[in-house]
Amino acid sequence: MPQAQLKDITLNYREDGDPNGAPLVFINSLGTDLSLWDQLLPLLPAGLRIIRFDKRGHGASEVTAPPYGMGTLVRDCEQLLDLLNVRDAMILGLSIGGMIAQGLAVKRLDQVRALVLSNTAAKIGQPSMWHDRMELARHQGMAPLVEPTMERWFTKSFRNTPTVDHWRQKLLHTPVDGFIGCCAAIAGTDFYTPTSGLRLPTLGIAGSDDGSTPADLVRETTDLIPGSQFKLIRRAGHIPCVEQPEAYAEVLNTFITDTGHI
Ligand SMILES: O=C(O)CCC(=O)CC(=O)O
Repeated sequence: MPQAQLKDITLNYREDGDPNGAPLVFINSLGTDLSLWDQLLPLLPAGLRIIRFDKRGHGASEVTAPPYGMGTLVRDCEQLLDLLNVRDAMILGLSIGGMIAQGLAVKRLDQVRALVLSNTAAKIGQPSMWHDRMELARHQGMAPLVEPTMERWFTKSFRNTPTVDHWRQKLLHTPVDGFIGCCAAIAGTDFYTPTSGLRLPTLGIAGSDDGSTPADLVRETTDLIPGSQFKLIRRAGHIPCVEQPEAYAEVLNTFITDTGHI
């Protein structure tokens, strides 16, 4: 897969679809990589230029020393999109990816035409919770974090499937520095005020059983942006694009059509 050499980091990315199509950019969650969207992509309409990447410290991107600031993660995305000559994109970010998407929209509205805020919020959890997770990873590695995380990410009946095994392995093999770096970025982020100032087409997506960013939290953030829409995916946890890809594609495709993105 191509590697983008940015000012201070090399990021792994991938493009699919129509190179001249309307850009749709995916930003992954914590402890995952760009394969997060593999099941969704075949369900999307033709005519999209689809861009996805591994954020700093994740997947096949470079791992730098923690902590990371949210501003750094936003800048990485901004520089990647500049390198790829992307303007007027629909940006879909899941969880920390949705925080990066909010930050990018505040900073570079020329790059962002519409936002999809999936399983995310302006502020996620309390800093003490993130610091506890960072300490655990620092001292014991990723292993003790895996099962509690799967319980927040996926519904009980889905948890013993091979699909979830794939995501268990991804989290287990996430570089500790990358995980800690991104936890620090989340811990230090409160986008309530800047996100409240955004004026652009926005869709919030939540999972009915999300143990990380509960539906009410996602709705609260989505409601900060006037005119936004909110959709709930039933029988899904924190990663509905994996657990309910058809339902996820349905709400996303309707938004793509409603906004005239293609
Ligand atoms: O692992 C968790 O439950 C926290 C997830 C989170 O809020 C950040 C993310 O998924 O990007």
